Amino acid sequence: MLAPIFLTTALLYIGYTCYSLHILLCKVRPLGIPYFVVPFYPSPFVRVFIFPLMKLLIKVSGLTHPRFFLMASDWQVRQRYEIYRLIGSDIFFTVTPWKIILCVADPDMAVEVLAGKDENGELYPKPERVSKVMGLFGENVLTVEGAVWRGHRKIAGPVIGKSSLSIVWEESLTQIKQMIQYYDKHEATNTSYRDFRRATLGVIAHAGFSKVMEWVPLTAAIAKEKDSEGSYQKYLHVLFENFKWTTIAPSWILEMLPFKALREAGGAANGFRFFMNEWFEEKKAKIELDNKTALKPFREDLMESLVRSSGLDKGSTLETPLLSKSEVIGNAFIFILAGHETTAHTIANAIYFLAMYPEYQVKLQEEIDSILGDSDHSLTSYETHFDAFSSGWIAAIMFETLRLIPAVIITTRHMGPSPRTFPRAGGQRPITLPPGIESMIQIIGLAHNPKYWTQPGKTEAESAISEFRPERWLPKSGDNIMFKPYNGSYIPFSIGTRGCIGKKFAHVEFTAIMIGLFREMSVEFDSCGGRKTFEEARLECLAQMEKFESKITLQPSGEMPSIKWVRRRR
Ligand code: HEM
Repeated sequence: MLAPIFLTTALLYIGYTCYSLHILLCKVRPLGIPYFVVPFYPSPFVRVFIFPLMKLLIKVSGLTHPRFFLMASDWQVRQRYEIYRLIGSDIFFTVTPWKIILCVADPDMAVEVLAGKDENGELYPKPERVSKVMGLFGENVLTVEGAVWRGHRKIAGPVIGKSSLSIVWEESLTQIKQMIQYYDKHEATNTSYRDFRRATLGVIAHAGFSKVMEWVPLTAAIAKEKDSEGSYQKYLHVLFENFKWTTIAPSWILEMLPFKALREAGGAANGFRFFMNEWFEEKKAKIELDNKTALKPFREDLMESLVRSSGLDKGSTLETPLLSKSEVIGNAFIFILAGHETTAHTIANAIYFLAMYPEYQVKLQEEIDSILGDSDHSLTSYETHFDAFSSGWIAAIMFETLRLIPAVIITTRHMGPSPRTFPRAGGQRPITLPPGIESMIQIIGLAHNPKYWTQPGKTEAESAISEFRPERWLPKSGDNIMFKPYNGSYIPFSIGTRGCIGKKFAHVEFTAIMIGLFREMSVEFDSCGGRKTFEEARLECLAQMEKFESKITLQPSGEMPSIKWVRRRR
């Protein structure tokens, strides 16, 4: 009895899917743009269950046609610009039975999609699936749109963009000092990604939430908290390591399932929510005390700004609350997440590049020494020193690291209910896109597009687009203006008013951390007691970088070669 019902339902579903695909293909074909039919839409479920399976299948069967690798996650990392070169176009469609997705490595089009306006005069919104995943603890600046988004941005912008930068600098140096004390006693490490996550977590915790966290290795931090009711560090770690599970079901369901990883992810999400509630109440009590005593805070941090905007504190003069409590917690989460993983992984990537290319490490150390002279780097400040480092080797190393391995490899926008016309670079005819499609801007593909990265007077090969060459960013002799790539071809922080709110925060943090590390130390590959040559370690490192995966941000999927921190001889 059940079998015929099942069969009929399956046939109806397949029929509907084929019909839907046919309709979408009819929209795409007349546009004359290359397209690939892909059977899956990258929903959270497909990303978690289907893509890894496809990846394995493609690897085992050795399939090489683009149609196949477009079915696996993170094809952008492996392909960079190659697929565009293959099809001879900087844009192409992937047509799924549910949606048409336009992959864009054309800078003019990228700019228009990210910074242009739709028929209502608003920025193009992010697709719903992005909001669902990132709104785990409540709506926030990353998930909302239109006037609501402008409101969130107005609240967080000033505290993240300007008033926290001195603390970012100081706390970065403090974290690195503590980290060096640890590295001094340890031979080799392959925990850099975790170690820098701990350091940048300390920075955002202090700058955004006025919480001071001493740097200790993550394992020690977690072990220390084992017997108490748990620390937010432990919850954060488990949550971020298992984040994908939280995208497929609410945490209370995950906690009931018979799989350890899922239960842990659910538990960590609940534990983190508990801490955020506690931080909310703590800050509310502080504001209420300040309201009573009419004390002006020495510095309003992000959490204070968010809680004040909720108007939930007694004595608040807000007529209409700007945020709900859930939005306060949603924003606290997104700033902790976006505010530490991205920068930590960029720093760790840069460290590996510097281990692979020691000649740039020397340049960077010479720059630090020449700017600081004999003065103690721990006495520097954002106000006195950031500008001096913002157009030299440290900046060039950050830009080049983000070009080769952007923390965020794509960003997607929904194109709305009416057809829209978009420009294309290189004098190509503009294209009118049908309603309802998604544009997936290929941050990593754009940063490898040879039309914009081949240097004047050099061939594409000489420009070494896939290689780490930070000097391409340095100012020409005589000025201190860094190289400005073609607009839209380099967008690791996205662009326009919806670009990264923490761009300056990250730049300041990266700079202070590099100064703290390389003023005193040098990094090198661990030779494993003479068993591994430099060349072997370098090739291992490059091979691992080819296999990076987007978990929340782009990061290693396997083990990176060990590195050693050694005291500089000066
Ligand atoms: C190297 C470091 C960083 C990189 C590469 C980076 C990259 C990005 C990118 C590409 C976006 C746009 C996402 C999209 O449109 O889909 C973004 C947005 C955002 N970033 Fe960053 N980010 C970094 C550091 C930070 C830091 C330090 C913070 C906070 C302190 C931060 C907070 C945010 C927030 C809240 C948004 C959402 C903004 C909005 O939608 O209005 N990011 N970031």
